[in-house]
Amino acid sequence: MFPATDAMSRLPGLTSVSPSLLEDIFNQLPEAVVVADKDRYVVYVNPATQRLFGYDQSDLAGQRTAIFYADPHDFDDQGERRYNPSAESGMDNYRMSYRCADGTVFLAHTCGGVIRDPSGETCGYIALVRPARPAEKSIDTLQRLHAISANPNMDSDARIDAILALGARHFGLPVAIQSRIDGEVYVVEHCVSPDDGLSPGAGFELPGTYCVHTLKANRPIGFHHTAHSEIHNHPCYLNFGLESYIGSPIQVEGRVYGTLNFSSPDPCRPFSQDDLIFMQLLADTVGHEIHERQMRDRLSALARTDELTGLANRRAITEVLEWQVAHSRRSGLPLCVLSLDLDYFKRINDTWGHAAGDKVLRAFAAILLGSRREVDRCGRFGGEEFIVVLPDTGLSGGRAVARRLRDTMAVTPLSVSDGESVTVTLSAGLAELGPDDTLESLLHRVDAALYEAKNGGRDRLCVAGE
Ligand SMILES: Nc1nc2c(ncn2[C@@H]2O[C@H](COP(=O)(O)OP(=O)(O)OP(=O)(O)O)[C@@H](O)[C@H]2O)c(=O)[nH]1
Repeated sequence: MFPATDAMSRLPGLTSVSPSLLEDIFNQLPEAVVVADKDRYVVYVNPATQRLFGYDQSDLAGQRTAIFYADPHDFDDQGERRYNPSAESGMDNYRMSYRCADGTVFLAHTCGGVIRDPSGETCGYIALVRPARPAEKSIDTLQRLHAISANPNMDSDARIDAILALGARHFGLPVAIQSRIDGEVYVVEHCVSPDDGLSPGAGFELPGTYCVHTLKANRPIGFHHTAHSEIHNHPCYLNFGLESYIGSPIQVEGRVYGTLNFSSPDPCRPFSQDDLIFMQLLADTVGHEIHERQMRDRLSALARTDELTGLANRRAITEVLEWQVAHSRRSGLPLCVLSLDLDYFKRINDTWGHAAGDKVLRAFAAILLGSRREVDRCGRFGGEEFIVVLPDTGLSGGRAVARRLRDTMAVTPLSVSDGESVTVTLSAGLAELGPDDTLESLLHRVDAALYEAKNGGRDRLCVAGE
């Protein structure tokens, strides 16, 4: 670290201006002035910088300007945009989040850019930093929040991740979590943590988290220095050493879904009423995103489910088959497909009515679901035709499944009206994926086997190619 005059003389581009005059100006300026060399090492800071960031000259000796940034990505990003020898513009105005020596983060207006010598060569960089007023900081964060919510290229999960990063930046607290509460268990759904020490899916006992207080209060709350608070014996402090925390319940459709919270192993400044209001706003926005995600998931499940039986519909079971065919090709494991069709089903409709036919279809779907392995997938292909996908299964396994189903059907009366039941027989076609099969040819062979079973008198299994 050098006095301004020395520092300036190290930057040949400034020799035409009296360095001592510059030093006088910089010493008087209320804005922080940081001068860096071409490699972004700090060569000069004025007294306002030392006051604003809380560093002594000696702390900054040999440091790159990265020391000032709240987010290391911003240092890299600014290097690409402005602080590089080929940067086009001279001085530029922008807003940036910075970190002080004590860890507190603040938003500031910055005017900075490249210093060039008379020949136009870059010899260093300069930045003037003025902290934004609290209201400006809130407006900046609100603008960013709006940009996230309105971004059509992000899905709900990407938006929640971006909101976590935004909140962590706003509060200056590096750990951000969106949790779901399952009874007494706190499950991490989304998180940001500096050392990647936390990942989605991690579970904790709710009483061991600060969020238990947030949920009890049912509103945003914060602790800025746990060691000096009445909860210094809290298991979360004892286990994780988190000194500061701000969190809020997340409501989805009027019910508590989980929590949004930000925390740090370092103490921070006391939280203001505005912080708590802002916390609520973030939690409400996340709640809205979770609701969106749930609606999207419900819609997609509906689009893939057969309404009558609850089984996968034709589209969904075809997707399963596509995936399983590709998987079987890669793994070399066998794959069988079983096609099932209720015999003389039309008679049930004709005799007891369509509603009775529906009942029989639902009862058969329940039998199918009850008799499959965890990995097998069943679907209704249409009408009274059903498909069972049997991964990792050859023809003998497929035969066994068909036999079991036909045996169950033979001894299971299905109710068609009050006091009346029928037993229904099954025709079945079975095919194993062959080396030359495509999905279409496999389905075609299963279909032909089923047709053969029907033509051969029903109540039987026919295997493709036999
Ligand atoms: N209740 C009900 N009936 C359906 C549904 N979908 C298709 N069907 C009826 O299923 C019957 C199928 O008749 P067919 O194709 O002649 O078959 P089948 O009577 O079972 O005769 P085989 O298959 O040759 O043994 C038709 O009467 C369709 O109207 C449904 O969702 N609910």
